[in-house]
Amino acid sequence: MVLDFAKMEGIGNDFVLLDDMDGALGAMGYPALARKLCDRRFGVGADGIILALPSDACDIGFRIFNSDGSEAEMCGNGMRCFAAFVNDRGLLAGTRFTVETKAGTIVPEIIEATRDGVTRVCVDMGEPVLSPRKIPFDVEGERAVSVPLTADDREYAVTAVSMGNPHAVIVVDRLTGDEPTTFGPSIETHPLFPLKTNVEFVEVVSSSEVKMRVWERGAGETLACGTGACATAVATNLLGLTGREVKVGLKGGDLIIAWNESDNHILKTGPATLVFEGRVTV
Ligand SMILES: N[C@H](CCC[C@H](N)C(=O)O)C(=O)O
Repeated sequence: MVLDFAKMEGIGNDFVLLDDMDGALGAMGYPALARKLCDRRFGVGADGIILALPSDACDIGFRIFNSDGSEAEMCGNGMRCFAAFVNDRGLLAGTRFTVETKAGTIVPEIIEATRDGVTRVCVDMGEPVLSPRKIPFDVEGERAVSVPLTADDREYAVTAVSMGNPHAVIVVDRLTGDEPTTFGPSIETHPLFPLKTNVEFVEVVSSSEVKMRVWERGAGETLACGTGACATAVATNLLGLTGREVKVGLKGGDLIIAWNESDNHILKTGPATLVFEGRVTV
């Protein structure tokens, strides 16, 4: 089968986007398709694949599969790319729409579409989930703020937040940049996270700015993680280190995260860029 795709990136977190509104690709098995298309030697190369699907509950449906084939509930950088893809392909009219995801209804709005293929998108990411039981993170209590966790004989202070997908946020004095690959894998697969977890290492610059490096569940170190940036902003606020609006500096670029006091929703604003369009045989 020859597939028509768009290769897109959101501050360096890259994805293959596919229109599966007719459901033809589902029959192939999305996990195997993700592993094949994400391979940077034998495929297109990406951190994940994202599918546009029909939805009864929302204007359109969204599924994301990591490069290892595992499915995630949501993807923040991917949602910006998805909004631009849906708009470019004319799958929906308008610049603000509701998207059905495994993390619930997400609402992206296109702020500006420039001529050089860059689209600026603001996404209402919904509410953060702090209950360990719902993250899931197998510890007691209503919230998991600075919880001791030992992995590979090292102890960490983990603040866990879900944006539909799980995140373990760890504040360090100063980022060396090696943290994700050195410490990420053993935390990602720690038994206290029964569905595994994304892992964020954070250096606080000021009460309105942090730096973050990420080891992603199912994808390894990536240049950026949108849901991780949201989880980071929530975690550093809960720790009393930042306010409710934070610039999160990632390897691939910056995201502006606002955690609204009025409705508890998180707004994430950033770019989505079309790198190229193509056809691939699978
Ligand atoms: N690896 C993540 C999914 C992609 C999330 C990330 N790329 C983002 O921008 O939010 C997980 O398994 O939960």
